[in-house]
Amino acid sequence: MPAITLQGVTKQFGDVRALRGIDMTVESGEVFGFLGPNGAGKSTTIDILLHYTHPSSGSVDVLGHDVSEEPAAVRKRVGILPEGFAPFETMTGRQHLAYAIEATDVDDDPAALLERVGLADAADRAAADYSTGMIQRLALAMALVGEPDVLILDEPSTGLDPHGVRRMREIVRAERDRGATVFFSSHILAQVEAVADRVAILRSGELVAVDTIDGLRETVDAGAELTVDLAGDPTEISPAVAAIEGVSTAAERDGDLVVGCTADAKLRVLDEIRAAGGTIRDFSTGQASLEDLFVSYTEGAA
Ligand SMILES: Nc1ncnc2c1ncn2[C@@H]1O[C@H](COP(=O)(O)OP(=O)(O)OP(=O)(O)O)[C@@H](O)[C@H]1O
Repeated sequence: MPAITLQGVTKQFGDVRALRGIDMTVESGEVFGFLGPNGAGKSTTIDILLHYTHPSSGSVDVLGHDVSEEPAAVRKRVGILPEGFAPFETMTGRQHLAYAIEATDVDDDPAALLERVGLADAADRAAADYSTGMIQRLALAMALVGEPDVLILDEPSTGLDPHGVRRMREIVRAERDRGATVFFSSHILAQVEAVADRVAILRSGELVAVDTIDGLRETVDAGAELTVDLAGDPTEISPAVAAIEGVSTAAERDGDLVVGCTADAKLRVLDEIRAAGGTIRDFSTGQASLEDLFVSYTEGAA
């Protein structure tokens, strides 16, 4: 049984068509990354999944329950890390967990959950005084209460330091390994690339891709990333390289010229650099990153 199914979901806010007909299935037990530029409709989709807002049309099913008909049954089995979680003024981290545990009617140990997200030392401090990253860790601990079947994480890496980002990744993997489905939105593409089994890319309220990252690479044929160390200024040569057939991006990065291109365009790029008078000191090739793929799917989005 799929964990999440959206069929023909639209959402209209006045004149704004935030979602224009989303059909999407998230399988049980997968880690699913939900991507899109600002304003693409990610938060609107998540709000609809959680029954915080109604779709204008279409249907949403989570764990076999129609979200609009059985919202309570869905909430019971879903752990949520909302965007912009704000702690209660007067409660400590431990008290937040105790509250979430009671509300979910389970007997989890607050200390163990706080330890899991790296907040053990701050358990008895007022959560309103936590830093942004600590608040995000607390929100994650609350989402994990009761071993939910589905975790919905809206921008989970916001404010996290590199240790927090790594811990988040480990927790997502551990949750998947215990059998949970993880659906998360993110702008941190390296994070998505590291953990997601599949990704969906939303653009202006429409899904433009749903696939594994390797599948996306094949579809856009943006299989290669070429990094060229030039004797001169890379920006002098990048416009000529960008015009080569099969090249999707050509830009300076850390003094090198970095070119996103199809596998068969690599030699043409090197030839063109030499023909344009460039001196190649060294070069290396790698796979297109999720960032390259994201840009090629969403370029020109309003
Ligand atoms: N309550 C609302 N009233 C009017 N328009 C809204 C409302 N909520 C969202 N929108 C519009 O719907 C569109 C999608 O917004 P949404 O917040 O879902 O995007 P997002 O993909 O989550 O963006 P971001 O990455 O910036 O968080 C935007 O054009 C936004 O202005």
